[in-house]
Amino acid sequence: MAINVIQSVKLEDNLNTLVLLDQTVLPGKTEFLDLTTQEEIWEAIFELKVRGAPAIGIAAAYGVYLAAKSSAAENVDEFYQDFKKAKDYLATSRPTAVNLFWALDRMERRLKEETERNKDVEALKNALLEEAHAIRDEDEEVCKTIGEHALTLLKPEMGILTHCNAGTIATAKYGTALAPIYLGTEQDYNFKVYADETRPLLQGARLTAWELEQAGVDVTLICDNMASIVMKEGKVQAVLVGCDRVAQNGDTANKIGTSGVAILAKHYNIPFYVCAPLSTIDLNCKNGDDIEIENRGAEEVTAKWYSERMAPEEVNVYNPAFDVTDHSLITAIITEKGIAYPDYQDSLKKLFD
Ligand SMILES: CSC[C@H]1O[C@H](OP(=O)(O)O)[C@H](O)[C@@H]1O
Repeated sequence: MAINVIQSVKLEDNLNTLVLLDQTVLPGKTEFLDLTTQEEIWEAIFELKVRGAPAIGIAAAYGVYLAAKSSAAENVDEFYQDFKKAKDYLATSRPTAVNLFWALDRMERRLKEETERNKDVEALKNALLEEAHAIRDEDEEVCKTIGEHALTLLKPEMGILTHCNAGTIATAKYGTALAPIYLGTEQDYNFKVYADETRPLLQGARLTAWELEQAGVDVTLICDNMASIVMKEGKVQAVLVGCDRVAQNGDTANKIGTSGVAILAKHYNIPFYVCAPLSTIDLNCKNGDDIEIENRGAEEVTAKWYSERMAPEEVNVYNPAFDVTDHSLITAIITEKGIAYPDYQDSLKKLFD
């Protein structure tokens, strides 16, 4: 049964509009945003209207293309200045997911390579469009391959816990941590998925539960503080999570709460797998201490998710959007190039050979 998954980031056929699935109104509403300017795309990334490391990279690639396309520059130097201004601006939208910077840097490399060959501004614009499409198309293939590698570690009927949303809407298609769930469902693995709601923004409750329900997967929503009991009761045989940045020693930044899940998995002797496209592995980061953790606004914690306020208006709030799971807690890091096991200092580097 082929899974029918929604596309969360798409450049419209007119090539002037980036169409984004607005992830802040799911699951109640399925709405799409038509964005044309770098400012609109910056805001969509910052406000998590488009979210998930790979999806952020794809949106930024199309965003910098659209900005460059609107440039009135008549020579390559002016055009490059316009491109660089947009690239540097989009790079300020969120700090943790390395895919944002990986995608923007890749777009700049393509522009420089193309400029070596061609000084025609229109041709350079077309080269940027080509590269943005390639980033998106490759991500779909990468996610599917991650799913195939991950599936070799799983068995039919397994209970799987996941945290946040590393699903199809966080990528070009399939997702990373949810890719094996989708592929397994197509092969009747009949997984039982436990989705952490993932406070404060509830990506698990609002997005993962929604995605998997749509795909006919057996998904059970739990509060974050229930992860221990489902593990203790033997309901979970594996944990699968995504990532936003993996350091060269395997320390992994992912949605806040992930490190707690990893500690629980270690305690209950349950394998903890990180699903990581190579585009999310940052060998420039020695370890987790080198990863900038985004801090977000108080209202995300105190906001009205119900009819009444969640907490006193003026209460002090600490709202780190991510945390770092120590490499010692990670059983394996599953990539499109294969599965990396400790010692990650060596195994991750080998994936790039
Ligand atoms: C394949 S998505 C990876 C990662 O991105 C999410 O963060 P956010 O929702 O803030 O963009 C989450 O950490 C996912 O695991």
